Amino acid sequence: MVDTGSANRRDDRTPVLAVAGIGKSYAEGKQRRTVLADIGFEVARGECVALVGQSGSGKSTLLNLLAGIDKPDTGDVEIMGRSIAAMGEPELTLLRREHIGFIYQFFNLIPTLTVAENLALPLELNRIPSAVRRQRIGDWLAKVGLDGREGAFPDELSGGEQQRVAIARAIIHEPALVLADEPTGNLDGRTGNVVLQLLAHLFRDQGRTLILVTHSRAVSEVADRILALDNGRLTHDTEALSW
Ligand SMILES: Nc1ncnc2c1ncn2[C@@H]1O[C@H](COP(=O)(O)OP(=O)(O)OP(=O)(O)O)[C@@H](O)[C@H]1O
Repeated sequence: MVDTGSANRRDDRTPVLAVAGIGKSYAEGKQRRTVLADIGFEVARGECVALVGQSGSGKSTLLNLLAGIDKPDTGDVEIMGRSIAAMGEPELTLLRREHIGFIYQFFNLIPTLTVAENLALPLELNRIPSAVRRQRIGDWLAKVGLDGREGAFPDELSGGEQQRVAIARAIIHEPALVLADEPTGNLDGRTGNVVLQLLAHLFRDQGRTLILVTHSRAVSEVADRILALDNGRLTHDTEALSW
């Protein structure tokens, strides 16, 4: 029996995310190549953190470890005070479903489902009653400026509109943590900016916790805090104002 109630019993000071001593390497020929070394940081409730670094510095690898999609060779990740190192796949799946939302560069909406059906998915998976579901979907469509588009299919929407649906889908079940991988990377500058402002506004408004991987200076500027990776090591952990 999985203890899903333990996260609710933690107090508000428990970091949403705590990372300690993470290392990851991959086999390369007969040797191993270190991709992440001794990464440690904590993220408090309501923080918006940008994870920046050159191509190949380890950002996506780290994001996958934070989501429990991949396991580190050393160290541990705690989400809401619960260590994921010891979790089996069923427990991890449940933790991800309840407590983590994802926003991807290429939106990843389900093409055969309407906007409303895409938004219903995380609610159904988390067994939110259908009356609450309808209300939430309506509220979130309004929040992302897509009132009246609930019956549209993803390919009937622009890229910016698809990403707005994807943002709503990542937050609609009220997860503790949202992980975003290059959320504006596939949008033109102007559209990217609109999506970015919306993202920043929604997270501030809701006091939710966001970690976003980005190459973009504009994206990192909406963050409260910047974590910089260089060649698999954390080189800066600074408040955004001093970045
Ligand atoms: N499954 C894997 N097997 C072997 N090497 C890998 C694997 N996944 C990632 N790497 C290597 O780890 C390093 C870091 O990759 P990662 O994708 O995390 O970088 P990144 O900072 O996200 O880069 P980008 O900004 O280009 O997406 C790269 O050198 C990559 O080749």
